[in-house]
Amino acid sequence: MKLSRLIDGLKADQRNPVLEITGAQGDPDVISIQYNSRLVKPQGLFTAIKGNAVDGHIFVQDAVKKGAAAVVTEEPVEAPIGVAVIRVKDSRRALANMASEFFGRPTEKLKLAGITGTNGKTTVTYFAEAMLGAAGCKVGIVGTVSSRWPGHEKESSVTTPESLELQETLARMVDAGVTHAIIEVSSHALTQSRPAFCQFDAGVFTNITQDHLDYHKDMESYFQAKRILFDDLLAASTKENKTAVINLDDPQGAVLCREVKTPVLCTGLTEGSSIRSIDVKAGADGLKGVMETPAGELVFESPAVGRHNLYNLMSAAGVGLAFGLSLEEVEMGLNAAVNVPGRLEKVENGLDRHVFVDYAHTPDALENVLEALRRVSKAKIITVFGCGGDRDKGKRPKMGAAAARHSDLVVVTSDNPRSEDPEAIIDDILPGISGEGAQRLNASYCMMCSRKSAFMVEPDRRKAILTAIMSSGPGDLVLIAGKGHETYQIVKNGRFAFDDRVEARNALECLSRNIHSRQESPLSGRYVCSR
Ligand SMILES: CC(=O)N[C@H]1[C@@H](OP(=O)(O)OP(=O)(O)OC[C@H]2O[C@@H](n3ccc(=O)[nH]c3=O)[C@H](O)[C@@H]2O)O[C@H](CO)[C@@H](O)[C@@H]1O[C@H](C)C(=O)N[C@@H](C)C(=O)N[C@H](CCC(=O)O)C(=O)O
Ligand SMILES: Nc1ncnc2c1ncn2[C@@H]1O[C@H](COP(=O)(O)OP(=O)(O)OP(=O)(O)O)[C@@H](O)[C@H]1O
Ligand SMILES: N[C@H](CCC[C@H](N)C(=O)O)C(=O)O
Ligand SMILES: [Mg+2]
Repeated sequence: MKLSRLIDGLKADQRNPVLEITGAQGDPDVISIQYNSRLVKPQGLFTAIKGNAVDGHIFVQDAVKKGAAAVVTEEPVEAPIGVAVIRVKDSRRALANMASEFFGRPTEKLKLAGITGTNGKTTVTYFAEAMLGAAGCKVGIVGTVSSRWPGHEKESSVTTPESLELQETLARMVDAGVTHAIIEVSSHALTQSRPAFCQFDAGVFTNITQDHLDYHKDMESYFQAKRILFDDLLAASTKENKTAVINLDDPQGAVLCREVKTPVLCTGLTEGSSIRSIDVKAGADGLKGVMETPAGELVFESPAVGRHNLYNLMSAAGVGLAFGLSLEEVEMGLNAAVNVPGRLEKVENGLDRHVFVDYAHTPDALENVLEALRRVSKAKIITVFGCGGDRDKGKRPKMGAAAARHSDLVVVTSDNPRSEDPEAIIDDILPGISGEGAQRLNASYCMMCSRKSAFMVEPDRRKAILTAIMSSGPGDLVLIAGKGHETYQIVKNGRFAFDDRVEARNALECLSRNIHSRQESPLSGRYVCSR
């Protein structure tokens, strides 16, 4: 693509003025765009981004050496004549602008929904994907688990990719004949303009509770980041019939319902919600009830467990209606069984243990998922969880408190410690647990015979899962929370293969051998119990 075409696009963005262009000679063909100097190719364009860890401007000379025909910067930089230096106010926004143009403005050719909120985004994408697919749409998804469309799936490394990868993926969807795309839009992404220049038809807000305060600092800034989807992106979208789907039962959602300028479908149990669930029964076999919608009333009977999933179903119904599905298509979609990887995913076994792997990694998620399990089971609940390193420290004791409040036994362990010391993360969790009055057990104690609400510490996640399962009795429930679909663990020395579901299956096999042959537990026989 001619450089002049990218520059024209940049000049057309009044929010991000082009401050200066120097060094240009002629109008070169730009054959690729990069924001990572290591990937620059001859005739490429390098965008220098001031990041959290490093300032990309220091790599401009590297990019030039690799043959960059142009660089986009925020600061004046030295470059040989013939390399165009385009200085802008905000290089990340410029990157999104150029990426959209370079890949042929894919979002103008798709129906597009963006989903934001602390919890529920991934789940809503799966529910809506199934609903739209059953209605005959060809659906593409970008989110935490993967980016995918029929015949293609690629595991994700972040929830919302940088604009360059996002626009490229959306362009590939267009080429593959995708008609409807749904993207999870994280607050980091919104702050960093990753989804800028996407033309949205719908925006969804699930809820906002504590997470990511390491990055956003306070809840107000976190909320302001989420609002960008509605106040900025949806408002600026050129699509007709734009719709915001907003959870009215969430206090900040109620603020959005009042203030968002785009027509709103508000969801909730509150009277006056445009999509409202009534006569709801939440049981072990799922959710049943009636949903009132602007298109009429429907009856739903979904296998999804837990009241939090009722909200996810209403958000998915909102996406369906915003995309113009009929009431019947929405009803059929809501009643389908949808497996969301790592979200209350059951680990089957023949030992009468109810083992679930779930992605709860915030206080609210843990509270919701444990409440759901408590409602449907009178058995003992054993929860295994830890907290991610290099992430919001404030949520650690709160997750501890939520786990202790709803569990008979908590096994505190590691999640992805990243650069942090696993023991130090656990030390941040424990005050929340002991604050709930839980009793600390040492390794030689039979935990399931202890009084209600006990905890123990096992930093090795594999052993923690084994401990929980070996400690369970017939009928008991084991929740392994925090890592869900993840197939790795990130520690100081790198990233290792690790999958809670595989670990749970291995631990169940061990329990089976233990039950059937009375072999000693691999955990030094600590859990021998007469029950
Ligand atoms: C905190 C955060 O958002 N970090 C993201 C951010 O990095 P950054 O802006 O700090 O970039 P940086 O590392 O300082 O580098 C600055 C620039 O120098 C460039 N560089 C660097 C080295 C070099 O040799 N040459 C070079 O050109 C880099 O490519 C970059 O353009 O921009 C990068 C490019 O898009 C992301 O990969 C990176 O995600 C990291 C891996 C990350 O962990 N992100 C998480 C926190 C995240 O984004 N999470 C959200 C929310 C999750 C959820 O709740 O669902 C997500 O959407 O996944
Ligand atoms: N609507 C909801 N309200 C509260 N908690 C929820 C809701 N939906 C799911 N959860 C809980 O949050 C966890 C994460 O759900 P999900 O992956 O759908 O959210 P997400 O917003 O995509 O998260 P992430 O930001 O990490 O990608 C689930 O495993 C469950 O424990
Ligand atoms: N997208 C979230 C995922 C957290 C998952 C949890 N397993 C952790 O590592 O903290 C984040 O990056 O904060
Ligand atoms: Mg997600």
